[in-house]
Amino acid sequence: MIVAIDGPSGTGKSSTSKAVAAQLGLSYLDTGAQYRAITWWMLSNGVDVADQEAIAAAADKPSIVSGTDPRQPAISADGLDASGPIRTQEVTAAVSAVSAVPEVRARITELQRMIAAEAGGGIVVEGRDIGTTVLPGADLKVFLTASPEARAARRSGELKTTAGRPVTDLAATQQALTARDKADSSRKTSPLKKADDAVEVDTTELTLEQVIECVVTLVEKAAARKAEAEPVEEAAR
Ligand SMILES: Nc1ncnc2c1ncn2[C@@H]1O[C@H](COP(=O)(O)OP(=O)(O)O)[C@@H](O)[C@H]1O
Ligand SMILES: Nc1ccn([C@@H]2O[C@H](COP(=O)(O)OP(=O)(O)O)[C@@H](O)[C@H]2O)c(=O)n1
Repeated sequence: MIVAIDGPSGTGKSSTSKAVAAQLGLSYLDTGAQYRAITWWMLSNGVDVADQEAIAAAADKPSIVSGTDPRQPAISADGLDASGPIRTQEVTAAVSAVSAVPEVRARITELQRMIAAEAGGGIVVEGRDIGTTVLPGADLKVFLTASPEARAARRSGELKTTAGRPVTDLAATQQALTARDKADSSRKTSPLKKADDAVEVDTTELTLEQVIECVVTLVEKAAARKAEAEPVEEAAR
């Protein structure tokens, strides 16, 4: 069972994907964390992230390793734990430029397909281009959306909780989100886009629990469809 969950920032992809995977006993992959980890590695290793050629030349250098346990997501770059540093504003500000470079996308996409192929019991993979490019044959594709106001309020609430005090105002958070959405949706290689066969869920007025319940139901229905289809395929052989 392969589940692809895509959508812009703050729509609830990570929280929903982790909870759905944990509830259904599936593996979990945060592809945004991989793009953030390669960005962090470049920033830490003197690669000029304003220079596309420099990014392309360095794309193959770091070893990026992702854990796939939804209860303990892990990410490292060259053996160093990247889970803290990838959430800094410095990385957030640079990640769209790094992830737009085709050599970076080719490298990370190959890694994602390997991880999905190795996840025996099934996997929930979340990102921007999973349903369209990375795993177009996924058994279920979900595209999460929410109003820019709701997304900014969620992100801003998160920043305050993490630091214990407000680090950015709501308007600045919304502006940064909108800029990242624009960059991610307009890049040439594999832009953020709903797959034609994805189920769109607008989470603006839903609680996180309601979104999780909705996606669990969608996964169960997709699993039932798959189970029904497989004996027919077997018989046809
Ligand atoms: N439906 C929802 N209602 C309210 N808050 C939510 C909802 N979904 C997610 N959140 C909160 O919003 C923040 C961003 O969610 P996250 O799952 O990280 O989104 P994404 O991965 O799409 O960027 C988190 O703090 C999360 O708890
Ligand atoms: N499949 C993916 C996932 C993330 N990304 C890039 O990585 C960035 C960070 O992704 P993320 O999922 O951690 O972002 P948030 O939604 O958590 O803010 C995005 O803004 C994209 O630029 C991508 O290009 N393709």
